[in-house]
Amino acid sequence: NPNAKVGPQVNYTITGIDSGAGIMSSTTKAINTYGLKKEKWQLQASSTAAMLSSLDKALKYKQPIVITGWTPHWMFQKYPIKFLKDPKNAYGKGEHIQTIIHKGFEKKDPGATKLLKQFHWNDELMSEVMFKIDKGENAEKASKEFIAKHPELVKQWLNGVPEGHGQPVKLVLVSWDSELSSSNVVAQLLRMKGYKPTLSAMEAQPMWTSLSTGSADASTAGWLPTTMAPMYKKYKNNVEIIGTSIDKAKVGLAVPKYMKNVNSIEDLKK
Ligand SMILES: C[SH](C)CC(=O)O
Repeated sequence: NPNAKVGPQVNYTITGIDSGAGIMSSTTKAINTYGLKKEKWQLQASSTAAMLSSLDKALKYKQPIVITGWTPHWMFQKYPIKFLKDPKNAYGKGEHIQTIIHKGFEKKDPGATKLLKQFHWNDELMSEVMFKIDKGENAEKASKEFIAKHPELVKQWLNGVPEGHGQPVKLVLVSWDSELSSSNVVAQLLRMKGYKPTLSAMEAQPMWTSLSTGSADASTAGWLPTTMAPMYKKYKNNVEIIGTSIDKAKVGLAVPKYMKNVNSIEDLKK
């Protein structure tokens, strides 16, 4: 019944992703900021895959659901869902995806750092890789195909980057499709210049810890200034933001479009 109260229809539950993700701390903040706590709204942690399969099922049976959503991601192309307005900016005014290195890395490897600084693209270009990954294609293969298709971009990205002579570059990421895309393209670009990149996928918290201790060199998974603010604040003395790979990203809550009366986070209280 589209006019009934939203809360009871979804058991006052927001379907989230892995508990360490920044979107989860932003959602906890939103539950407080919008007074949803009073009505016992809760955030269910699971994984990106589990959230997407719950979304898929809800849409199949035209059921109501509230999920943690973000772009760039293929969910907004694949599914008829919409972001809820966030008038109190609990999720920030608009995010970027930034490239982070361990504080000492630029000194150790200025060449690889120059490549990382020059890596910049947009939602549309990332989606060429992300959609193939969603269809089950190997991320490295999809990255090689992207690079073969965009020689002009590759020329910009590699402009002035010195040969790597087998220098190792330890990249870390969280396995969101956006980061699988950017990390594999960056790894391929590094290989083209003779560096030896490794990719380690992990939860958001250990990703930041490894960048701060130097057990990792770099990551293209810095969802900032709001989403990963708690982690950046904790480790900012040992890490450095050296660039932005995606200028326009968006993080928030999303619902199926058939939930016609739910267009703002405020509407969850109706
Ligand atoms: C899943 S992306 C919004 C990044 C994050 O939540 O930390």
